[in-house]
Amino acid sequence: MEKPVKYINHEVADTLDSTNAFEGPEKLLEIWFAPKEPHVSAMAQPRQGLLAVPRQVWETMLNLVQCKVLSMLSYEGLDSYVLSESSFFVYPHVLILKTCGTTTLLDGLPRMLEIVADYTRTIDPSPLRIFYSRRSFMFPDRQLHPHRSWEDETAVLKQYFPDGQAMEFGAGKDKWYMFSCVQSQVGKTCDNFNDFSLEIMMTDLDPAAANLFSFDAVRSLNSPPGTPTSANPMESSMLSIDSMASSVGCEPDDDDPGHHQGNILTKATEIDEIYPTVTNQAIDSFAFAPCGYSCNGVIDAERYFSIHVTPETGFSYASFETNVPPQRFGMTHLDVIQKVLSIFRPANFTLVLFEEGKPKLGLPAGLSDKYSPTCEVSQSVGNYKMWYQTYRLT
Ligand SMILES: C[S@@+](CC[C@H](N)C(=O)[O-])C[C@H]1O[C@@H](n2cnc3c(N)ncnc32)[C@H](O)[C@@H]1O
Repeated sequence: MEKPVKYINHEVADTLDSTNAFEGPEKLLEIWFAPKEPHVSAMAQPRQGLLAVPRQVWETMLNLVQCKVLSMLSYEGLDSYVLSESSFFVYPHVLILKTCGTTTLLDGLPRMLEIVADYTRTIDPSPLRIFYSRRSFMFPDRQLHPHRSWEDETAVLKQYFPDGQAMEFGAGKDKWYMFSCVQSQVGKTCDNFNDFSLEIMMTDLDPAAANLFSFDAVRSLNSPPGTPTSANPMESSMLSIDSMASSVGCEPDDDDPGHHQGNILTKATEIDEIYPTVTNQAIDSFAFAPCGYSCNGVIDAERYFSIHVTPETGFSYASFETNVPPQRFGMTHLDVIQKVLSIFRPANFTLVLFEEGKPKLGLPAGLSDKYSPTCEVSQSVGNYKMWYQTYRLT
């Protein structure tokens, strides 16, 4: 895989701190654009389309959302940003912005559309498909307008996408909301980039699993030689500290504590083993102080996964999201889901899977003996098939 160009924002990464209750569940916006000339592939032209927009310009949009870039991996066909509140992925024709906490993601939407119109020449600035989704908030009263209610969020989205449809799935704290607007005009294609996405939203993490995602737990890996290994919360994953500190698949230039500790966590928790058959991956990881973790993984320089962890007791939450088709690497959805569940051991989780075109896989039945399904819905969304399922520990 080509070596990514890596950027680290030390000014922000060195000074983050938060000790208050935190809203882990994210807002997720995905916008697809079509090439201006239907026969010209935006994907085929490196650094074209949305990749022509400089980082500093996207930062003007992220400022409105109230989050900052911590670091970035840049490839010919994909820019992957780890943010102070989750992740941002830029393809030549797709934007995927995921933000948590009290960020105001939808405040960034008009600027996003303005940037696309101003800075890109090869793509049509009117969106082809948009998806906005989130699960129910844990602390809804702390959200800022327009995220104080689903009705307010829908009203904003309708201003830009009057044909869009708002939907709600499940109930109670697992409730999941989605707004989508999918145009499928003949002649407008999004290149040969078959869309697929899997999200796992996990709550009530096993305390022992959650506790690993703290600065203190990582520091205990630095205990001097001779320290009894039983005192070490990650004893089963002991690697040499030097081998863990170098960033996974990237140049080892992560010299601020957040990135350094993040890289150690990625290896110690085996996040770098979620796709064990993948040989080309780079993982940009960050550990927050006093706790919390985020990473973006890039596979084969074109597909991503992202993990974000809020480990605090009482509102623990972890999310996993990917567009890596597992069958391409000899794996199944079940392999990936079970590997992720084994890292966090949540008491409850929600799966959302989207497949474009003729769905081949769907969600695995009978996930495991440990969990029972509490809600299952599947439906068509434009040219996609979507599955929503919730599970709880049996
Ligand atoms: C990793 S971030 C991203 C959260 C993510 N959406 C999730 O899935 O949980 C949140 C975690 O980092 C911690 N954190 C510490 N400082 C933070 C900061 N300045 N901004 C965001 N999160 C911070 C929070 O307390 C929380 O545990």
